[in-house]
Amino acid sequence: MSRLDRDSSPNMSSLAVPAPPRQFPSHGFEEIEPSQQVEEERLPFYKREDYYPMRIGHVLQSRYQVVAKLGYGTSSTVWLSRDLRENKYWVLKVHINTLKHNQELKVYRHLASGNKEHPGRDHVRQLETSFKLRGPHGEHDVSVMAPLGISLRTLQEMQKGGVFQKDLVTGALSQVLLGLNFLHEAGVIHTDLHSDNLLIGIKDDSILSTVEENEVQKPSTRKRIGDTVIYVSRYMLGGAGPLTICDFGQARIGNEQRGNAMPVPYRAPEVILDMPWGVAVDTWAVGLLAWDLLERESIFRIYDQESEELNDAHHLAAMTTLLGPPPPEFLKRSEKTGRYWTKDGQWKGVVPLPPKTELESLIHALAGEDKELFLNFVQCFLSWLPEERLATLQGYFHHWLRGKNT
Ligand SMILES: Nc1ncnc2c1ncn2[C@@H]1O[C@H](COP(=O)(O)OP(=O)(O)OP(=O)(O)O)[C@@H](O)[C@H]1O
Repeated sequence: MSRLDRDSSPNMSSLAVPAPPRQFPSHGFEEIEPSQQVEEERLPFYKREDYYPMRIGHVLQSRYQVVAKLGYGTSSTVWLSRDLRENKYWVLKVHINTLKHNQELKVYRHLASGNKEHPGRDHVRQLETSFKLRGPHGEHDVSVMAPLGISLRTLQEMQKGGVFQKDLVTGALSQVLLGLNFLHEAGVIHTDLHSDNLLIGIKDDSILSTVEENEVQKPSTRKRIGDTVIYVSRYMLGGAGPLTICDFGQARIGNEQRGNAMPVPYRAPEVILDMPWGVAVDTWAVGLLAWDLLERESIFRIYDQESEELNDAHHLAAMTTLLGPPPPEFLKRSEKTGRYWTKDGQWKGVVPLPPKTELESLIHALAGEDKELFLNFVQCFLSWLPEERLATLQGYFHHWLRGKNT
């Protein structure tokens, strides 16, 4: 191939000389009023100095040109970048500068030595590399990762009625269980499993250059505040590739853990009651995830925004009503259980028990045998005793996911 061919071909897998960075428009976009809060600014603990003031068009490491904003979180902003050396796209997760200890990077490094042949590996976000970026208020870790599409939560919000069809749910859960099996075998507990942290892989890479082109043709809406520009993120709809478990910021390494964890409505009973906990907190979350993908109303919710103590009491009362009283074996595992139940499992009345309800009566999405299998699937994950919950592979082979002939 002649040099001319090489320079004019955008699909070359490797370029010896980096491509020149592209100019992005400096006008022609909608500007949001400075008084209006946008994206990460709306997060409860947002501080502008913590986030790197990224600009579309910036080149990092003389290599990654930022071409669009894809998302944000409590600890990062996330950008699509074009690799000027390799002519491919990478996602840059730019962490806030106040992370004393970057748990997500620690977990990625630990997972790098995990089983390379495991089929669940494709369902867990991988780290390509990382580097540090100096900002005006400190240093930011940057994780370089393969681009993924929208989250399962965003896709769910796009569905009629806000819930998925059964086949999509069983397919999604199969992939999540394989991914979790890979994590658990590697000694990692995710602790933050919900549909926002499940991103849908991209099948068609052409979406990436389309996103870049769109940023040139119709630059994204933004807000200017001092020297910082806050952009509105773009969606990437690139077909249904593998469902991928993301966000290891709360993940733990090691099979026996203690202390608070998990998003409040997803908390497993052993976490609420200060017992030692392990991988089964993730499988508790699988039961709730399955429910939330199919049903409009969650099983558990936040009951009291003001008082953690009252919220815990309502949460445990709801569990008692739906699952029945906890077994004596469970009650023995923490002194805290004595606040809520007598030794033989009678509710003490800290807050009233909700009216007796069968989990089955709350299922509206399915009927007949499908409903029975789904109920059984959920109940196999929502048990008081963590060791009684289905492990990931047992869940993967459950009749509801694999059919009755397995
Ligand atoms: N590899 C990726 N490809 C495309 N978009 C991504 C990718 N990783 C993250 N995103 C987008 O960025 C958002 C934030 O990412 P992530 O959840 O990893 O950040 P975080 O700061 O750890 O968030 P949290 O508030 O959940 O702790 C995601 O919801 C998603 O929209």
